[in-house]
Amino acid sequence: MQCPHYDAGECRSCPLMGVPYARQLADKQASVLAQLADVLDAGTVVEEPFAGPESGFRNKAKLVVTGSAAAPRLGILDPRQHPKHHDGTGVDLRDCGLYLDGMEDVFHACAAAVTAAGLEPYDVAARTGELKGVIVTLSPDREAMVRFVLRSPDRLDALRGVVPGLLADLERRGTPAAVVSANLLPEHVALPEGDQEIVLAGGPTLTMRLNGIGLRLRPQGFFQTNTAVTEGLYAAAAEWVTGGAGASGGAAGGGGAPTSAWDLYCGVGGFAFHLAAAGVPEVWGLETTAEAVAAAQETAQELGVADRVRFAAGDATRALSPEGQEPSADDGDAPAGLPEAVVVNPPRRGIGADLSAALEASGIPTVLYSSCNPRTLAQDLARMPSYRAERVRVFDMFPQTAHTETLVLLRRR
Ligand SMILES: C[S@@+](CC[C@H](N)C(=O)[O-])C[C@H]1O[C@@H](n2cnc3c(N)ncnc32)[C@H](O)[C@@H]1O
Repeated sequence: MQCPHYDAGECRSCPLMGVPYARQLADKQASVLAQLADVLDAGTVVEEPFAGPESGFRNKAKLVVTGSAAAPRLGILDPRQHPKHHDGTGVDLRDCGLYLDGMEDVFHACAAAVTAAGLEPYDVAARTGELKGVIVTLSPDREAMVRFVLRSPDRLDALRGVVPGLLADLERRGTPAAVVSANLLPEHVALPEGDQEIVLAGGPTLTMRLNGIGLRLRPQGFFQTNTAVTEGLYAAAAEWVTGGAGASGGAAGGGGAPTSAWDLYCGVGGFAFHLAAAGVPEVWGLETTAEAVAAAQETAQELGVADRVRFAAGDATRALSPEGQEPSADDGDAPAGLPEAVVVNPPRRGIGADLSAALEASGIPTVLYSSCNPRTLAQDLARMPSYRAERVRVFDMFPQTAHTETLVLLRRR
């Protein structure tokens, strides 16, 4: 892949830009295997990396808005300036080649709405202006979620006034909006979004259809950014855990589908719903973000599986502790016993010492670990010597960068 912004030095987001893609994959595989060397053995099945397209794969954009209301720039702050003396000049990245086909159209519609509403971009140096960013997600069905990050509610009415025009524009471009919202970020901090979300049209969910399963996503819920590779990841997870048992259960792979599974750090339930579809009768997901839990529960209702695929808001690191997870309004029917399989898919910091130790002591036969950080993955696996790494596969979620997702199937020895 080649990129004019990278060549001009005005965007540094893709450090592997220009490195042949086959080489990127081989290097990532070697790096992951080196980092996991102490926790794999001669019998571990190491699969070839799973790759999707090397460009046009990102389903989500978090764009900083700079420039003016009349001529907004949607992209990033200019990285060529020193952070301490940055004057707030931005680089327009609407044509970034990482985004899915159709997203550039959504960005142009957003820019037109900014101009129509007269929303002045937030000036980082002067601390003036209202619009901090635009966050866009595009579903595989080419429906959009558009979120305007504002400093305050002061210009909310102006934004509200241009929403009908924005909806019509997006419809005309073939990327209709499922959700338009305003997110409030009053603090002067380098964060992409704040806590408060005000839905202005549609929603509150966007449906992300992966492998035929319509996962509901709300504005503040996490979703994997690479749709094609995520489909491969979820399909492999279901296949590995159930031994390819299929919807009717069965004893494939020697073990067959577990009778129950937990999806820890479940987000909107991607792993949970794929396990359920592959024949796991009872699945329970745990996640801290309430909006993600609410979206997962809507998906369960929509799919007619709410009696056997359930979710709660709480801290996954305490899911196996004697006192259990944080109580919440939704977890009245949290499962009583331990499951036969656990999926963990934590942020970069990993599952940490407490959850590793609790899994090690639990007696649970199968753990599937999906990690975006091989370093913390290796640390966590070293804390669980009772489990043997049976299969491992790199999923290249982040082409053009050194980042990668790694899936490891662990069976109790
Ligand atoms: C890498 S994402 C994975 C989400 C989901 N498994 C998926 O495939 O989209 C990690 C998720 O863990 C959640 N999270 C972070 N810390 C957590 C904790 N201590 N307990 C439960 N969930 C947590 C985040 O909100 C986020 O949704």
